[in-house]
Amino acid sequence: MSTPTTPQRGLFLSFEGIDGAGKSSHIETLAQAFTDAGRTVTRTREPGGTPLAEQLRELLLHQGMDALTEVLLVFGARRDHLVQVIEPALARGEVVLCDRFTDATFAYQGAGRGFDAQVLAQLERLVQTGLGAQPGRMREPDLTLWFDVEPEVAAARLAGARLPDRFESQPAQFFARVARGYAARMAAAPWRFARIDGAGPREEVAAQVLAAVAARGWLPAATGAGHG
Ligand SMILES: Nc1ncnc2c1ncn2[C@@H]1O[C@H](COP(=O)(O)OP(=O)(O)O)[C@@H](O)[C@H]1O
Ligand SMILES: Cc1cn([C@H]2C[C@H](O)[C@@H](COP(=O)(O)OP(=O)(O)O)O2)c(=O)[nH]c1=O
Repeated sequence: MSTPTTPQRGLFLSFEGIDGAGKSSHIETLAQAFTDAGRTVTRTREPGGTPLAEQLRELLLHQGMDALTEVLLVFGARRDHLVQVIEPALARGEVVLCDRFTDATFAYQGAGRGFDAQVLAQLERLVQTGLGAQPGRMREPDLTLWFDVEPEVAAARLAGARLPDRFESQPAQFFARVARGYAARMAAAPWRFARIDGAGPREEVAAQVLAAVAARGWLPAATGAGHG
């Protein structure tokens, strides 16, 4: 008689930090480690992740608009992404690795642009509930990897690497505020965050990422060997 296998619990991990912090570079490392551990990985990003949300991303990154319009488009894209991609993947027991999520809204629109954080919190609750098997629960990442680097380091990495969009072309003071916004989000919910010191060489940063996930029992500790 065969024993039914217990479906694995879905895991939702977000990657955060100012532009140029190194998030995108390390999503691949973690995706590979989870795949090696036998998990199915969905890699996605915000704004974006669905055809509709990718269209909204284009507007957000390249079209001028007022602050409330920007916030509503960010959350509109997020709702579509949750409904179409994130919740179904979690229901299948997959690992969802998302390049940015709602902490970016608090950091960029809230701390960066000065948008009212209480309104953001109301929208967060509205948009991230009524989903999946537990509609009363607000969907949040199980873990947020916050890549903390000095704005000067991030700016130096980005210089010449790509054409700046509406956010990347902001002055250094904007990114200093965004970084403080991330620090405040971590201080308010430290159990959900792992702070990654993103200033060092790639291998060191990758090792911190893998260790943070292994510390939660989601990867074997030895999986870090050979990746980076
Ligand atoms: N630890 C690192 N040291 C030096 N350069 C890095 C490091 N991590 C990433 N980079 C480079 O910095 C730039 C920004 O990295 P990226 O992963 O795109 O950042 P983000 O996704 O956070 O904006 C890229 O050119 C990348 O190759
Ligand atoms: C998710 C999100 C992103 N953003 C901004 C931050 C980034 O500058 C930009 C796009 O993010 P990102 O995907 O990190 O850009 P890139 O592909 O160039 O690395 O969107 C917000 O302002 N608010 C949000 O809620």
